[in-house]
Amino acid sequence: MAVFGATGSIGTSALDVIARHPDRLRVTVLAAGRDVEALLVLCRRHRPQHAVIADETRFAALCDGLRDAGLDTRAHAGAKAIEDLAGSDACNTVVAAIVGAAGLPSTMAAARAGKRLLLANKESLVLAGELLMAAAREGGATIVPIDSEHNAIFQCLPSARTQSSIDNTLARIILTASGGPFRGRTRASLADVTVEQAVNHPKWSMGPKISVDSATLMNKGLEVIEAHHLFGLPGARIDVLVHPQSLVHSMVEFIDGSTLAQLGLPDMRTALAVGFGWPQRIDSGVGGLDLLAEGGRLDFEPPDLDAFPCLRLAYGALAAGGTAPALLNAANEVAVSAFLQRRIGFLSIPALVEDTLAAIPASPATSLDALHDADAHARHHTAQAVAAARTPA
Ligand SMILES: NC(=O)C1=CN([C@@H]2O[C@H](COP(=O)(O)OP(=O)(O)OC[C@H]3O[C@@H](n4cnc5c(N)ncnc54)[C@H](OP(=O)(O)O)[C@@H]3O)[C@@H](O)[C@H]2O)C=CC1
Ligand SMILES: CC(=O)[C@@H](O)[C@H](O)COP(=O)(O)O
Ligand SMILES: [Mn+2]
Repeated sequence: MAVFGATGSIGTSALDVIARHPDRLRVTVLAAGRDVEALLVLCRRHRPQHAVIADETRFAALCDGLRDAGLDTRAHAGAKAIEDLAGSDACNTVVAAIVGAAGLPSTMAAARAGKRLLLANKESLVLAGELLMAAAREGGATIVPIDSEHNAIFQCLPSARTQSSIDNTLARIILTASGGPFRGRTRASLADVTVEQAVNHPKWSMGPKISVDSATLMNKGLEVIEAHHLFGLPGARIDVLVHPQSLVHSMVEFIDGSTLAQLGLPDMRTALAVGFGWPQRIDSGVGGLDLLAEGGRLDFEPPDLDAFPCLRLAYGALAAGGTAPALLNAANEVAVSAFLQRRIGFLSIPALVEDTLAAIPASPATSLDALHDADAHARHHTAQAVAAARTPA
């Protein structure tokens, strides 16, 4: 199996689950963005056939490190190498855990090549959901959603289905949201929050980008769009409920009034074990849920769209269709990156996304080229707005 984004939060959890099953799971490809040292640690532990570093300036360091470790792992560099390996015979399962739109080419290649695709990289579905789902259908790929909410829904649906076989017995999906570190705060009180506060998620240990997305509720907005593509429901039948305990990972309501939910401790190894083992259940290393030990209560409340307008913007982009979700995603990636670099404040994230959506009209998303153009246009527009916001008058 291939683990792309191996050095990140999801990648590390995936490798933990794989290591528990040496009899049935074997790492053949590992890929990271820039962190050669962390990638080399993983190569020494898992001895893959191939290791890829996306940043080509680090290729020599990867080669040197593999040689010094006495490994016969073949070194590669660049985004194209990851894409090529995703579609190659070097793997039959791909863990898509690169963060952001950078994950799209390898995810698409795995879908086209008919792999089992453990899809954590939600941005690729937001950016190119229709094309990605079509590629998976045509290529014969099995997509197992790894995002905890979508994995929960996958488990609750009859025969664990994604879009290809959804029938009309599904009434709606209820995505749960923790509410993030700023749950209960007013919009005005969020003006001066720090990066440290924003990435301090109350329940999940995750990478910085998704942690900020959780704090703005853009994460839930991206997940609404993700659910639309995976399960084939319109935005009007995908609801969001804030559930601060993060024990109910999402719910599915059927037309007969039944609601099914999946519960568990907030640890992504459960979702990953579902992905690796399905339709069998395998050990994930995560213990069972003791509801009394967890406080003995499950609370729910509506999301506050005034304090957290990103969720509203995402519903709007889904309704607008075409390239609008790609514009939303690109603007958000640039704005979150600027926030993490302390170039803009927290409230500038939704403001920049809204400004970009207002400035660039959505067009039909007929091809990957059209989506790439929209993505590039939105990144340029948002980056200019970031720069202008920092230019003294
Ligand atoms: N963490 C979680 O619990 C969850 C995450 N997800 C989704 O999973 C994805 C990964 O999230 P997470 O693990 O938290 O993120 P992290 O920031 O922890 O890890 C990101 C990984 O992507 C690699 N990477 C970054 N840029 C590139 C690039 N251009 N080319 C190749 N690799 C790259 C990084 O490599 P390097 O270390 O070298 O920089 C790292 O391995 C995201 O899409 C996120 O939304 C979904 C649900 C839950
Ligand atoms: C673990 C996972 O799936 C994350 O996407 C999580 O949902 C983030 O928590 P929020 O509910 O705060 O966005
Ligand atoms: Mn999630």
